Amino acid sequence: MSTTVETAGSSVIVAIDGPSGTGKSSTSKAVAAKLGLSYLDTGAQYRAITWWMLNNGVDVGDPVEIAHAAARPVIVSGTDPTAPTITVDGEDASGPIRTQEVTSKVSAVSAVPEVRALITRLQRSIAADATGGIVVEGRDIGTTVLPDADLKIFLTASPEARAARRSGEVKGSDLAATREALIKRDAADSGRATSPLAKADDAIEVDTTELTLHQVIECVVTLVEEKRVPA
Ligand SMILES: Nc1ncnc2c1ncn2[C@@H]1O[C@H](COP(=O)(O)OP(=O)(O)O)[C@@H](O)[C@H]1O
Ligand SMILES: Nc1ccn([C@H]2C[C@H](O)[C@@H](COP(=O)(O)OP(=O)(O)O)O2)c(=O)n1
Repeated sequence: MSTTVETAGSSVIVAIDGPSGTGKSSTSKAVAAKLGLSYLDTGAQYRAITWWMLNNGVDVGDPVEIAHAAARPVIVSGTDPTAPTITVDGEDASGPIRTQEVTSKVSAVSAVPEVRALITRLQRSIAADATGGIVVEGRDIGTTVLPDADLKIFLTASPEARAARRSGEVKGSDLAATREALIKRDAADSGRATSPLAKADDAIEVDTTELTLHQVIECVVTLVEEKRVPA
């Protein structure tokens, strides 16, 4: 099966991967908005399917059950970077997919090959429909979903910086517990057999530990502009 997504004119396909808290979502949304590109949060799709399974009696400890149920929910992602949306069977899922329960189960659900095959197909079709170009963020975009992307970025940051950023988002959260949970999820996402979290060989690595979000956005905007194909 071909994995090439055709683009026309000055469109550009940007893949941004990396572990949690490195700034993928904030950077991708800002870069897409600034350059008039679409935006896709693939983590939100894995969270959405996990949320649906938890709500529909699927035992998320059982990969066989997960695989059987994988095709049942209809997941739709809106790709406007200024107002990204996600629905499951027509219901707005943007709030419930961020709960601690979903966060703690999403690595197990997203490790199941049938889930990845379905979501990967959906992601490729969204990218193919984004004729003006798109920024797609996740864990396996540069390696698996869009290996022919025009630009691949791999964001990193120290676990301490990532935990501080994440716990800054949740009032009263415990920094040490957040750090441990992040490290555990990184290990699960990097260690799974099917398209693990990994840097593509041709990705540009940006360590954001000592950078402000503004600096990261400016860095990626410059890299995209260099790659943009003239109309
Ligand atoms: N370079 C940075 N410096 C400080 N805070 C940042 C930086 N990048 C992102 N953040 C903040 O860290 C949190 C996590 O960022 P996010 O973009 O959601 O990361 P990811 O999508 O990689 O999990 C957000 O609150 C965001 O504003
Ligand atoms: N392309 C992707 C994106 C996310 N996932 C899985 C693995 C991640 O732990 C979860 C949640 O991703 P998400 O980007 O929402 O996580 P963070 O916001 O960075 O904490 O989904 C994946 O397997 N492949």
